Amino acid sequence: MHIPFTKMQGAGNDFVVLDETQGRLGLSAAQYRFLADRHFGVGADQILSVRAASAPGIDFEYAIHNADGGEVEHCGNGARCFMRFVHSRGLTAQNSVRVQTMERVLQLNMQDDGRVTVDMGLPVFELAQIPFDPQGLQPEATASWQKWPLAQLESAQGAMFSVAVVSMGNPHAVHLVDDAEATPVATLGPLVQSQPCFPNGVNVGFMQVVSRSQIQLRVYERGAGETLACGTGACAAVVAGIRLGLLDAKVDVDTHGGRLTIEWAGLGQPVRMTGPATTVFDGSITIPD
Ligand SMILES: N[C@H](CCC[C@H](N)C(=O)O)C(=O)O
Repeated sequence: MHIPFTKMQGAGNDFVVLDETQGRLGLSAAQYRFLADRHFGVGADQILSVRAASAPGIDFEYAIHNADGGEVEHCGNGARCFMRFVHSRGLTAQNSVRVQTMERVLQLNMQDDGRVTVDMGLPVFELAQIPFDPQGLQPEATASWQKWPLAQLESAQGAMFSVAVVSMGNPHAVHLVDDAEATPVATLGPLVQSQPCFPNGVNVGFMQVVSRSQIQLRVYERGAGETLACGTGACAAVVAGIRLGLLDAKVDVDTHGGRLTIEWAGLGQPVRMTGPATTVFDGSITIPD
């Protein structure tokens, strides 16, 4: 199969974008992995599919596959690139569109300065919806569930460390660190992901609070490893920081790939994310059957 694609990036989180508005390509998990492969394919953290709406009040469907080929519920940096794609391809004349992912509806808005703002929907704290299963914790850690979910996890060396758990449609665990750059993300990320309390896996954020309106963030993503930026991870980190009393309602999130701005007015309110979305190149590729 020979197909066209567009390579895009949002704060360095990079994507292969496929236009499936005229019909689905029917790709397998192995074919998504091929497209994401940085040696044998195009190379990307995720593959984004732009599809025609199948319900009234929705402009497009938005499908996301991680580099490991698995389909997931949300991708924030990808949502900004989605808006840039449909606008630059003439698939919409609007500066604002509503898209349906497998888990929620997002509102994407093109800004005059070229950035894109996304209404990312509500953060979810109900454990079963994250999902997070406290049965997978050490007994003494479960007691901590009396307050908002800071889970005590055990490191390989037996040390206990805590993560705040929250879903933005996809699962996140946020760990507070003193120095994001010095944090061994490549070892701690997989350690958290291996915990039995995350039955659907988890994206692991490492947040250094710089001030009440600025954080440094690194994310070891489910299905992709450490990425230069993670949009839903930035939202999860800011929501956790606000609920822990460490951050104000508007926060600049500095990542290795660039700056995202996250706003959250509190429980019952949606999270808003603003950031860049860039088209890198158009291409075509033959995908093995
Ligand atoms: N790895 C994530 C999907 C991509 C999220 C990230 N790239 C973003 O910008 O939100 C997951 O498995 O839930």
